[in-house]
Amino acid sequence: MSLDKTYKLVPGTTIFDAEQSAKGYHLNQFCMSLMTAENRAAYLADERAYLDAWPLREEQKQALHDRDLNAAMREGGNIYFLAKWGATLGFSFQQMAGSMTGMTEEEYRAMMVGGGRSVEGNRIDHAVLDAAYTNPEPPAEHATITGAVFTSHVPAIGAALDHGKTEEPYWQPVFEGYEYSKTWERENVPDVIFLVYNDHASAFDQSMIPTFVLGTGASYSIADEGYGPRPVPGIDGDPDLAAHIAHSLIRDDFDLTLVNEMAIDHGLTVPLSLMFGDVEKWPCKVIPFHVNVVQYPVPSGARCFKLGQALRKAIESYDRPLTVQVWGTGGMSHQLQGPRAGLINREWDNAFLDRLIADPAGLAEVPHLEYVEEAGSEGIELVMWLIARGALSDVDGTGDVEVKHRFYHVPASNTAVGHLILENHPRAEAPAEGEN
Ligand SMILES: O=C(O)c1ccc(O)c(O)c1
Repeated sequence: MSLDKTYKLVPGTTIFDAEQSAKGYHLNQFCMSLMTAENRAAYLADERAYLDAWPLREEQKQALHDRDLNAAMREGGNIYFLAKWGATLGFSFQQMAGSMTGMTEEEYRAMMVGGGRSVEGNRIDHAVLDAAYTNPEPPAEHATITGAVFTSHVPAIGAALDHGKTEEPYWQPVFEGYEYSKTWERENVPDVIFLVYNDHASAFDQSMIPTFVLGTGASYSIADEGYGPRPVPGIDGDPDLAAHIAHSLIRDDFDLTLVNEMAIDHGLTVPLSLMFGDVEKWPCKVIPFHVNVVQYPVPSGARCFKLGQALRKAIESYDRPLTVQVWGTGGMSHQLQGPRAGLINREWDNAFLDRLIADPAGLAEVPHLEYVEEAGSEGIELVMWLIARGALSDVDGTGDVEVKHRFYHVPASNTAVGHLILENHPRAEAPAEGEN
């Protein structure tokens, strides 16, 4: 067992982590469906028929049929979700909790009235815990970050691709800037892309403004941003690597929102199209990572840069020999609103690219106000590039980066297009320090 899942040693206890969440996803979502009187009535009228409409495993259906909450928990159920099911059947929380202990309802109630279960005799076996701490097994093999791609993600670029306009004089210079990139990407297809982007009021509306969202799902649909969904393939995620990253980043104090289902907008699909062209299926898995840069307060460049550093530790402690690219998208200078719309600042953008290559730690100290003043209100998207940059191994001196390609062009719609490819060359066997 990996050192950081020592919670599994607590006796008689199931911790609801990303692993359990993935296992119990449909079971828990079924429970959520019981939050309307109409659905509860339908379930009670014919439990089996109702359950059969959900993609549940037979073990999960059996657990519900048997009213066996321990089995339901083993199958990934979480008590707060299962409580909706229990309430539908008329159980109180006390009845539900007691039913898992092997006691009768009366015995359990009496135990609670008597002061509750004692922690004595219910602690971890410390011999096992100590052994786990003294013999942490470093992974024999681990994932490696092979490079970072930085690019603008203008929706009009997607529209130009989708409508066959790439050879038009307006667009040709933009796409020419990605010719080398497509070849490089074809020759360096990773197993997984960790793609940092911002949702543009497509998956998240004003009902929820999460700062950092990690996509932990198996697949993602393409958002309809008002013109119909882009005609590009859906995205396959990597729930296992994403769960590992979630675990590592949250342990490192980055409070993420984990999202299993969301529609993906141009922020993610346009970079994929630019790098892979028109394909039937994306050639690798993609873990989407959304950063709120729409409603202030938005995270600082410094926070994003630190997140990138923690991300490298997370990826390199994953015990499979995967190759991973980290992409930072958005920007460069643009302002889409108000009398200052159309603002472009070539000097600032190019200085940003220079510093991103040679002085990322210094660049990370640039305050928001400078992004907005110099690069326009939507230029703030550039803070996301610092996540990808922080994940490269020169940052802590354990490797080097190599500039493979740099491109800058004005305009694409209202925006300056910037693009950079950095290859990551970690020195042999020097993964970021991590104990995950
Ligand atoms: O320039 C534009 O048209 C444009 C529109 C929407 C965006 O999110 C963007 O980055 C650019």
